[in-house]
Amino acid sequence: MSTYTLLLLRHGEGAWNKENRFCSWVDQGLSPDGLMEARTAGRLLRERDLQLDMVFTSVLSRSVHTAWLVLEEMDQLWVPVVKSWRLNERHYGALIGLNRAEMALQHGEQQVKLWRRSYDMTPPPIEASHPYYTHIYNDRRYSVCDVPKEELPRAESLKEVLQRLLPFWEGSVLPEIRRGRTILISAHGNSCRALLKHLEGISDEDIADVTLPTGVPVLLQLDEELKPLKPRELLGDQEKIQEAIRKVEEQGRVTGQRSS
Ligand SMILES: O=C(O)[C@@H](CO)OP(=O)(O)O
Repeated sequence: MSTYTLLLLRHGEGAWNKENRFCSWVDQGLSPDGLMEARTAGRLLRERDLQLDMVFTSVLSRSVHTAWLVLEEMDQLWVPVVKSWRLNERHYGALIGLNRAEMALQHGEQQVKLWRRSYDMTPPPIEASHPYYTHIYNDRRYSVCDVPKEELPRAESLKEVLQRLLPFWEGSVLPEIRRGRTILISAHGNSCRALLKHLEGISDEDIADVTLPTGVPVLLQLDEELKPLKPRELLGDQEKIQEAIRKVEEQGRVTGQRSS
C-alpha cells in the first residue's frame, strides 16, 4: 500500500505576532525570531532526510519567505513553488490590525475566543474606510487571482477558509500527492487548521482546540484514501512546542501573551 507524506507549516513569527495584532491579509514580513524559526524548520526536515518534490505557499510574503528559508536549509532551493491566495491566512475582516488583548478587554475573552477559534463565526467585514483596506485590495497580487478582486473575501470564518481552500487543494495539490510527490504547504495558522480539519475529520467543536505554533513542521502520513495513517507529528522539541501553543492560545486573554 502506498503512503503519502505531507508537511504543513505555519510561517515563522511575523512582526505582528509579537505585537499581538490580528495580521491576516496584511503583508507583514518575518521577525528576526521568525527568520530563525523558518531556518530551524528547514534543518529539522533535512535531519529527517526528507526530499521535497513541490511546495505550495500563500501569496503573503511571510509564508513565501518561510518556504524559501526552509528550502535553502534543506539545500533544495530548486524545488518548484506554487503560490495561491487560497492558502492565505483567514481574512479577519474589521479585526485586522487590532490588538487581541485590547479586543478581549473591550468585548470579553469569550468573544475573542469565538472570533479566533470557532468554526463558523465570521467576524465583521472589512469596510473601505478600514486603515488596511487599500493596502490589501489595491495590491497587485490580488489582480492576478483566479477570481475577480470584487469576489475576494471581506471577512471569513474558518469554515469559509476551508471552502475557498478546497478547490485549490483538490485541483492543484491532491493530483501531486497522488503522483507520490512529497509536498510542503507553507501557509498560516488558520489555513493549516482548516486543512487539518478536512484531512483528519476533526469535528466543528474540536477544531477550536487545535492550535499551531509558528515555524513548527507538521508531518502527516496519509494512506491511499488520503486518510491519516497515524497521528500528526509536530517536529521539534516537544516541551518548547507545548509552551509555544500555550502562548498562542493566551494571545486572546486580557493580559495578551506574545507568541514567542
Ligand atoms: O493574526 C492572524 O491572522 C492569525 C494568525 O496569526 O491570528 P489568530 O491566531 O488569532 O487566528
